[in-house]
Amino acid sequence: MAFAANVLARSFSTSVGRQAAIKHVTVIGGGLMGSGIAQVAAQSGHNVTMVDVSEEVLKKSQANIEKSLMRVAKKKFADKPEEGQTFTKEVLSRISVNSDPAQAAKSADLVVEAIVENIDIKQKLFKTLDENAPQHTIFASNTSSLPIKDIAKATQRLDRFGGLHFFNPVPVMKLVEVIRIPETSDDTFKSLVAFGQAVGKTTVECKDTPGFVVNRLLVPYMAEAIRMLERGDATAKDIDVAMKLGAGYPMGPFELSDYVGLDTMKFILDGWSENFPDQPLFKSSPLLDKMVENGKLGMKSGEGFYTYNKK
Ligand SMILES: C[C@H](O)CC(=O)SCCNC(=O)CCNC(=O)[C@H](O)C(C)(C)COP(=O)(O)OP(=O)(O)OC[C@H]1O[C@@H](n2cnc3c(N)ncnc32)[C@H](O)[C@@H]1OP(=O)(O)O
Ligand SMILES: NC(=O)c1ccc[n+]([C@@H]2O[C@H](COP(=O)([O-])OP(=O)(O)OC[C@H]3O[C@@H](n4cnc5c(N)ncnc54)[C@H](O)[C@@H]3O)[C@@H](O)[C@H]2O)c1
Repeated sequence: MAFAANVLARSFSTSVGRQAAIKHVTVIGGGLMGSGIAQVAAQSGHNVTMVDVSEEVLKKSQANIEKSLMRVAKKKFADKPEEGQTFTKEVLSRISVNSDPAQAAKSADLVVEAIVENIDIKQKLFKTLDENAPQHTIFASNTSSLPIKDIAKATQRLDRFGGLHFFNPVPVMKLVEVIRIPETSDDTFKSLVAFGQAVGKTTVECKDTPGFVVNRLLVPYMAEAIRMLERGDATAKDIDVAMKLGAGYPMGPFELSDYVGLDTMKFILDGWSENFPDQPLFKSSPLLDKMVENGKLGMKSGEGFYTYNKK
């Protein structure tokens, strides 16, 4: 049965054309990750449509992208500030915004989804996208923790579906994990790898396992740090200092949790705990649950384990 589906998927992929060039990218979700993905895609010459349900988020994202581009330009054109300004303007002009995913899918060669980490919401979105995107359009999810196969099953294009997992902050972090499900065609996989490289990242191939490579190691470490704090073994500040100076990490686990978003951390751990109840490494914690319940989501809300100036 699985073999037959695979053969069908491959022949279909061949019939709609081999490894079509990706020129227009639609990014769904204009939050932390979506805005970063939109930025690097536009920086590397792609035309980009960034979609969010919230007009307010889209405005904020555009402003954040501009700020980030100015940081890039300052380095790239250190001796030629006017060229830096032109670069920033040109990149921004390649990004348009939209609040209707169905409409934005119509012009896409590739859709990268970076919305909230919730399987029902992602499936609902992909069903709509599938009904509206052209045949050749490839779909990818930036999910941190959900199985790509579960998201993909909302669509009729399993052969043109995969995972593209970027890291925060996207303009700086050099890795993209490329995830394939058994039905992902070779052409689709190659196109996803080529896109990851075109936006300037190093790619690694991952199986569709919980957390792929990075998060399978990183998230249990961050969760254990929170449990360490709960046990009263050390303060958040001291744990952060210890991991930065003792293990050479650029951020401690609490700084990083605030940076990733405590809601995202909780979505990841809750999902894994539900699917793997016997795995102690995947347990959420009462402290994390309470902070999220009280709207302490980390840097994005102005408060998490630390407090921040709200932008
Ligand atoms: C959970 C998910 O599924 C997966 C994840 O994403 S897990 C999270 C992965 N991310 C990490 O682990 C991040 C760890 N932290 C870091 O690497 C660093 O602390 C950091 C890059 C965020 C900031 O670095 P730091 O040296 O403290 O700050 P800063 O000096 O402001 O920035 C370093 C450089 O990056 C640039 N930079 C930082 N943020 C930027 C942004 N948003 N846009 C453009 N450039 C940026 C700065 O301009 C600077 O460039 P320079 O060194 O050439 O001058
Ligand atoms: N935060 C991280 O460090 C990180 C890193 C890698 C991957 N991820 C993954 O990327 C995805 C997005 O995470 P984030 O941190 O950018 O979250 P975020 O909360 O910053 O942004 C999510 C955005 O999606 C929008 N949204 C929600 N439902 C939508 C819909 N149906 N259509 C269009 N927009 C919708 C929200 O308005 C919000 O702006 C998640 O799957 C997350 O697990 C996060």
